Amino acid sequence: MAEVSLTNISKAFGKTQAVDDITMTIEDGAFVVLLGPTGAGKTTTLRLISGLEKLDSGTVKIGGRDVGGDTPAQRDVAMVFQQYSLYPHLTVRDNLAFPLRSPILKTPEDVITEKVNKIAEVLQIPHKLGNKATELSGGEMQRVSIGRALVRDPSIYLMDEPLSSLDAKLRADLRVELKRIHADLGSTLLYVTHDQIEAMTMASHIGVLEEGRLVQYGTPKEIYEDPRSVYVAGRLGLPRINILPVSLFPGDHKGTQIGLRPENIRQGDGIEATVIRAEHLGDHTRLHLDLQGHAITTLTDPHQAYAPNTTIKINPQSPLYFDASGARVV
Ligand SMILES: Nc1ncnc2c1ncn2[C@@H]1O[C@H](COP(=O)(O)OP(=O)(O)OP(=O)(O)O)[C@@H](O)[C@H]1O
Repeated sequence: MAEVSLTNISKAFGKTQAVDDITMTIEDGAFVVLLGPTGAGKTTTLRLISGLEKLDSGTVKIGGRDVGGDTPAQRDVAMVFQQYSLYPHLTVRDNLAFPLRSPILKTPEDVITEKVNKIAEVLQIPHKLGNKATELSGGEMQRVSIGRALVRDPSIYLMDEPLSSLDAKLRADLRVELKRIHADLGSTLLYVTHDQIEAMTMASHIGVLEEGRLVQYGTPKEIYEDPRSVYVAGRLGLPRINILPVSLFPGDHKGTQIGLRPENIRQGDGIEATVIRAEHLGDHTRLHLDLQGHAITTLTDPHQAYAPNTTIKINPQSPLYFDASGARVV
């Protein structure tokens, strides 16, 4: 496994600046998640590291070595894509063994069998090893795709939304498995997702991308509790952070906008808000409020009933302040 460092990397497609001057170090053994909405440049960043896309400028180093002139095979990265990419005419066993049979690796057959069996166990597909890839469900095919990366011992795993096509239960199981595999192998992993639960639970660090730029890099806790902008604050947290004019709240405040996480709105005293709707979700309730024409969402006691149009009092806790441009005011 190896450290990967990106220095001022950029890539444009015509007029679209897909990746814009990103500098970032993915430490040896780290599990780094790239977060950002569609079009933010996540996939392009992975493709630049793997060598599937050519840099316009900047440097990619893997294990301290500039890989700019290397082919994807020479870079020794294992990539898992959003859509499975299996050899349809091969069995699951042969699909999993394929990377190990590369002439460069020269892996002995008994080692291949052992590794394939182990990874099939992890991915809960040992009974499918004899099937052709075409005889699998979509979820099974994606597990084989992930397995094909995991049988290898590359410098870095690059994963592009590998769990997005799976159902919720399997996604949750594989989230735990990937985290465990990462801890066991001590592998370096760069992982793209839209799913903030994946980001929060698996990442050692999160890089937030906005229009091709890396706008914040930190631990999940830092990104959640100490976001640099409204944009970053909105990337983590469900329901999303409430962003409101600071003038709604009495007292001396900084900036022009206040950011309140749903769990940071206390009830009982403070300013009046009107209940719009309560969503009972079992272990908690989401309460939608109107505050002088602004919508607010907060979390509340699951046992309490809230009738629409009732007035309650709310009080902000641990507010975050932002200026008119959305930058954090410290
Ligand atoms: N081969 C290409 N040709 C032209 N434009 C491209 C190409 N690949 C990516 N782009 C553009 O570059 C920008 C970044 O795309 P990229 O796929 O990296 O985003 P992303 O963050 O991975 O998005 P998603 O979450 O939808 O996968 C987008 O505006 C996209 O349309």
